[in-house]
Amino acid sequence: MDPSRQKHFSVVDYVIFAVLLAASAGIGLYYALSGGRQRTTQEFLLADRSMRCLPVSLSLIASFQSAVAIIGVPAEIYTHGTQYWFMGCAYVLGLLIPAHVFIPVLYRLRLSSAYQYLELRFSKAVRVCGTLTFIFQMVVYMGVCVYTPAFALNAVTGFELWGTVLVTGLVCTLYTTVGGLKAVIWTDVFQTAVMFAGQLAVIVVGVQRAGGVSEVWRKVLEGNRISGLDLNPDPTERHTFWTLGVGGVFLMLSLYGVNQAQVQRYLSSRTERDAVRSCYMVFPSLQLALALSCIMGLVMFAQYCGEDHADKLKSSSRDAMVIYFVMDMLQGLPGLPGLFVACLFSAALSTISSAFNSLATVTMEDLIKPQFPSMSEARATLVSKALASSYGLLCLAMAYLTHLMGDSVLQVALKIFGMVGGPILGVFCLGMFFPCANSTGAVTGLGAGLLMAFWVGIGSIVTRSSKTELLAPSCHFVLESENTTSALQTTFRNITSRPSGLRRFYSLSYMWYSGFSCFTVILTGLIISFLTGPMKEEDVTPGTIYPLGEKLLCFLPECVQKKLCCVTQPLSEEERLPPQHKDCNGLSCGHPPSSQEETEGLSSQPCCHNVEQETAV
Ligand SMILES: O=C(O)CCCC[C@@H]1SC[C@@H]2NC(=O)N[C@@H]21
Ligand code: NA
Repeated sequence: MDPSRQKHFSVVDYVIFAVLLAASAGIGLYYALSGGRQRTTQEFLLADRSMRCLPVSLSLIASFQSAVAIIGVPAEIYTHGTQYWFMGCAYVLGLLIPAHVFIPVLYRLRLSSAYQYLELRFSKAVRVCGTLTFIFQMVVYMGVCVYTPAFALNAVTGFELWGTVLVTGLVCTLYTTVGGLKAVIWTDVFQTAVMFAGQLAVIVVGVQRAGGVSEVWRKVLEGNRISGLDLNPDPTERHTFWTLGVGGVFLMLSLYGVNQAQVQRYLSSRTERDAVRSCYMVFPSLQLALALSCIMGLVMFAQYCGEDHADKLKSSSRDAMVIYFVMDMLQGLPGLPGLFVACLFSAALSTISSAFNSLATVTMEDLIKPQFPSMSEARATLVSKALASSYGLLCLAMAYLTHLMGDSVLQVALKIFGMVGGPILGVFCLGMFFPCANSTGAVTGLGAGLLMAFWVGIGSIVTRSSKTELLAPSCHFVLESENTTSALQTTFRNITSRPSGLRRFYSLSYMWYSGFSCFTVILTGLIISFLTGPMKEEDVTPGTIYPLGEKLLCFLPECVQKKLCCVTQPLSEEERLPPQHKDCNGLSCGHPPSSQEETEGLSSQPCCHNVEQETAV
């Protein structure tokens, strides 16, 4: 962008941005100097299991609502229309299943890391593989989250790119390292509020500038940006109701069901009921966040595609265009550009801090403590802090890698979740729903899932065969860089010549990566388990099975259920207690379950002797 056009910030904008960073650092320092002063891993990694559902629910949203969504979703709506909004349909099952399947199992096992479950259910090898896969996923994702706001701002406002990345990374590393999970959760609460405020400000000013709601609605209809319900069953169609509403459920389960960052928040809740309730509370806020970013895309469309503003954009990146739009709208309103920049960095910081903290947790709990069981509490906490800061530096390096990735940041992030989060989800489903699955099957399944996911993911990047619908005729961009034009031409060619065989496989919508890789893990895992001798039910650790059979077959008469080994005889008193499993990894297993938890106790027997599963909300 030539300097004359660059949008400049007024002093008050910089002040607002600085206040955001200072407030975040301040919250971190507060929790470093208060409470237990972060002296135990129980406090540093799990906030003493004392959190209530409001902060937990806001932190659950903030963890996976980064600048990628703030910038990427409006760019998506602007370019392709409102089809992406159907992702909201995936939030229903995407949050109900975690609330009633994953949380009850994981919470009652009193874990400190989600991957401890894999050792309890399978073996240490499965746990290590799951942990390493998670680390890979979050490190790459963190890179995208750090890079996105800095790159977008630099492209439009000349904001110093790497200086911003450095400052953001350091502030985030600081408060995460000194303040632990309590600081991360409370900064998430503050940052989520800033996120919503920033997006709302842009929408209010944008609608007013675009001539009011009716004017915006007219232009958006004229530019056919309101997508209807696309029920096309073709799995290579990038965004349809099926890819978003159904494929999106697997994406949500991989994030809100089994991702360590979210599981850690469930485990930090005071009671299981609080954890379930916080999962429910995520739903309205997530819908609001989705609506705000979609509406922002529509307002941006009304503002540019109606008039000839489009030719002013000299950038081929749709993501940078969102920042251009915001700076254009908020220009001349001192403080608002600063508010939006604060919103962008709040989104980034809240996600990166969650990633740091969860990475430090799993590295400590799943990789280090099992090797050094006699490590003292003080030393373990120190190592956890060192890990949080070293992951901070690694994330800056990953930001540079994102620089090379190209593509729209939203697509990059969703592909990462699909390719890596999907297989992890598959291993947990294999463990929870199939008592016969053994650890050989789990490891092989995970490998097969990752292999298939990377095959299709990399294949789609290499052959660029993933179809991308083009702009509606009413909106012609002057795309400067010739490589974009040639990409458009090749895409036109692809659309005309329908891909077949392997090319069709590569053009699978990236929204199916989660579901596809998850099923690959389960199928492979079951086949290998049967080939290598399925696990006997009595060998399965109590409390690690979710009696899917009973739940799905509960409509059958009791006698049939008995035949299908899903009898529901009441458990004796000692069976009702959640199992005090062997390896707490030195981490005290927390306070003994409260009487309330005992009443909710998940049966400690596998499917056949199960009793009330209902987690009363
Ligand atoms: O915002 C990001 O950092 C990643 C993109 C969104 C990730 C998924 S999409 C479904 C769910 N809704 C969100 O706001 N985030 C997650
Ligand atoms: Na965030």
